[in-house]
Amino acid sequence: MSSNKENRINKQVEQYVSKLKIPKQIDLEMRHLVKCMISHDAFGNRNYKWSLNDFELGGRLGRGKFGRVYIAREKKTGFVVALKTLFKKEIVKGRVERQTLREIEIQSHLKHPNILQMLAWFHDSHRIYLVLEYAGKGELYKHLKSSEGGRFNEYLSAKYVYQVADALHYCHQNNVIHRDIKPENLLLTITGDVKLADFGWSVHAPSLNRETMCGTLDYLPPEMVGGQSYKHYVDHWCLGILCYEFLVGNPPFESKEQEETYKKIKKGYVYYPEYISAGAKDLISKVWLTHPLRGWLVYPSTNPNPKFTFFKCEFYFRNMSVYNRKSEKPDIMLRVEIERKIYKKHSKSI
Ligand SMILES: Nc1ncnc2c1ncn2[C@@H]1O[C@H](COP(=O)(O)OP(=O)(O)OP(=O)(O)O)[C@@H](O)[C@H]1O
Repeated sequence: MSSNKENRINKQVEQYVSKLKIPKQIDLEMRHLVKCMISHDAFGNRNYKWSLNDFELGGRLGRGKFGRVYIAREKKTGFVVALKTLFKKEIVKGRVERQTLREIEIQSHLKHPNILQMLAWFHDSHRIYLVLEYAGKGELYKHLKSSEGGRFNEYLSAKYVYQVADALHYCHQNNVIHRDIKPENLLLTITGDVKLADFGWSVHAPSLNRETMCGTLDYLPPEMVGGQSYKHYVDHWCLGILCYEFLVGNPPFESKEQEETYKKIKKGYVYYPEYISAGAKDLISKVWLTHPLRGWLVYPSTNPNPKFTFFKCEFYFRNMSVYNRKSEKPDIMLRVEIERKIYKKHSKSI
């Protein structure tokens, strides 16, 4: 490498590193990694053609419907990633071509600390390869099932719900609705932080109301069950279900028969076990409160002076509902307002 190029790279490394808060113990390693990254031909080059030759493949992390996921290392930088391979034949057979393209398109554009980042993607004649951020502790669902009583304590639930809410807030600001929030679609990093994954059902919907029924039975919101159109509020509904499942161990409307689940969702009856604290009930009901069809489902706020383990979430949701109200009025309110205006105008002209 010429000394000019070397100097330029060293300068870039300093600039890059100065923005990060790197613990002293790993300072040298991080500088080395950043230097390798900056020297890589793909750095700042969107047209770089990634291929399987760029990666060393390790063990299998898991298996999905259409392919497998491996731990892998990018050869030049040593950067560890998860490489998801999808078989083209299987995708065509399962008629999910559009869904797969959408997943790639949406996930590769989202950048948020609690969203699993798609770093790159490429394909060969048989397979599509997704280069994903590695989430060292795997599926959150497994942790839920193996924890005491099959549920999380309030502290952990609050932390996870807050992180998912933050990721969803970012998605909604970017007009993306996830539509399949559940513990199986959340991964955990080595530091125990949530990464929202699996954007297979997600949609980029700048203004349209949506009608496709999708997601997972126990998490379906009432407007989907009723075949009505819906908006990003469906993710809020699922967040309420998620919070309940974290605390109780299973979703609130779960039943043996599908029809029974539908009925329960439509009725909106929720049973809270005794060990659920008033603060937690309050929070779950507030999540539902931001869901326009479910104002009446609100559990009465029993806690006049709440001591919040859920404080962060609570604060977050307060902001979230303000955001909703500012940016978008629920349809019914809008209609009432329009009708009032029409009536006023009409009565003047009489
Ligand atoms: N980025 C990742 N980091 C660590 N493990 C992962 C990562 N992505 C996937 N895995 C593991 O691989 C498994 C399979 O993941 P994949 O996304 O292919 O399938 P899935 O979402 O479980 O199923 P489906 O095919 O229905 O989407 C996951 O359950 C998880 O354990």
